[in-house]
Amino acid sequence: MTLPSTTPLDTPVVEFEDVCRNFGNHVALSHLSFSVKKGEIMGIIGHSGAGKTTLLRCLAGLERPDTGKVKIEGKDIANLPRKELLPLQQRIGLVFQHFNLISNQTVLKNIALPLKIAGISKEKRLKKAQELLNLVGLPDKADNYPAQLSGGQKQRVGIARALAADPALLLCDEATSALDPETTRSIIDLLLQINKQLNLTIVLITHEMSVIRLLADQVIVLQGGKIIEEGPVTHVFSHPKAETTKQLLTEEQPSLPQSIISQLRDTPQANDYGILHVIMLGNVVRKPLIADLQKEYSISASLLEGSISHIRETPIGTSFLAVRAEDCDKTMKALTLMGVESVERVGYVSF
Ligand SMILES: Nc1ncnc2c1ncn2[C@@H]1O[C@H](COP(=O)(O)OP(=O)(O)OP(=O)(O)O)[C@@H](O)[C@H]1O
Repeated sequence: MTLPSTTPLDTPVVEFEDVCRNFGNHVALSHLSFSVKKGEIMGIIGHSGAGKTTLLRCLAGLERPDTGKVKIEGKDIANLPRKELLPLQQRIGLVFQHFNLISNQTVLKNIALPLKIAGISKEKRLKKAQELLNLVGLPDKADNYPAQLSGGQKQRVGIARALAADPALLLCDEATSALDPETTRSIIDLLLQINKQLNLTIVLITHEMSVIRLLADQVIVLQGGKIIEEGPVTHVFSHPKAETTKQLLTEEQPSLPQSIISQLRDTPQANDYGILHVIMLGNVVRKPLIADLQKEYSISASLLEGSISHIRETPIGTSFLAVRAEDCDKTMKALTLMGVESVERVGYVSF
């Protein structure tokens, strides 16, 4: 069931325009403006109390902002009477942290429920529900009840149900937070597959940077109801500016051992080593940088700490190198010429 849409093709699926929401004296959302294009996956992250749930509730039409506009496919849902809101809410599929399945209904009936509410005939809605069950990789679970499924399988059913009314937008509220790491990964892969296959726009809120890293194209970091950082995930993760973003990222990036951090000084003493923090993106990650520094610049560098992770398909390498203090400037220039994303002097230590 696809509702007719007269929206121009380039209209963003979601637009927040100067949205504010207060609870008494408490500011939950403050002058939020952002947009999400068709087919994009937007991740919204922030510590507890940052405003993520309020933002999601405004986006789902469950909460009205005090001021500002919340547009879905160009139509402002923030100021609509309830009757006119309902058809627009059907353009949004919701995926919940705790699945919210109806326990005394079969999997097939759970998935078909939004279509029943929309008045679709039994035959049509059960056929569509089975197609969706196939799409989420559970073709033979139609007659099972939710209690007979694992957490990951329940979330697959939750996703299938959210897709039942052919939504323009899938809203995921901490969709993987109740799952173990392996199941989280399989749900992320499913969401990526659905995004590609259906060109479906997805907005997800989470407190896990690892989910944003694997799933999102764009990220918004919220704090105190304000956007403190935003942009493509590759850029924000490799050049975090706000303290909160750096903090959220440290959970999953390597840092120097405490024994070195406690010794760091700003100016070098005789025989000190300089510590450099190097970030590499894409193919540069695979270059033998330490060997090349030695061969081409006669610089001896030691690797103190390092790791490679991925932002979608893009590898991102983070490492801490030690070089003789007098070689620091030369090493930084050489690494820049070799194409690293950024190199920063952290301080000096003696070994
Ligand atoms: N109905 C409400 N009444 C009063 N204050 C509220 C209400 N809903 C949210 N708040 C406040 O608004 C702020 C933002 O809350 P919100 O739930 O949106 O944050 P969050 O980022 O989703 O947090 P969490 O990750 O803990 O769920 C918080 O300080 C919260 O206490």
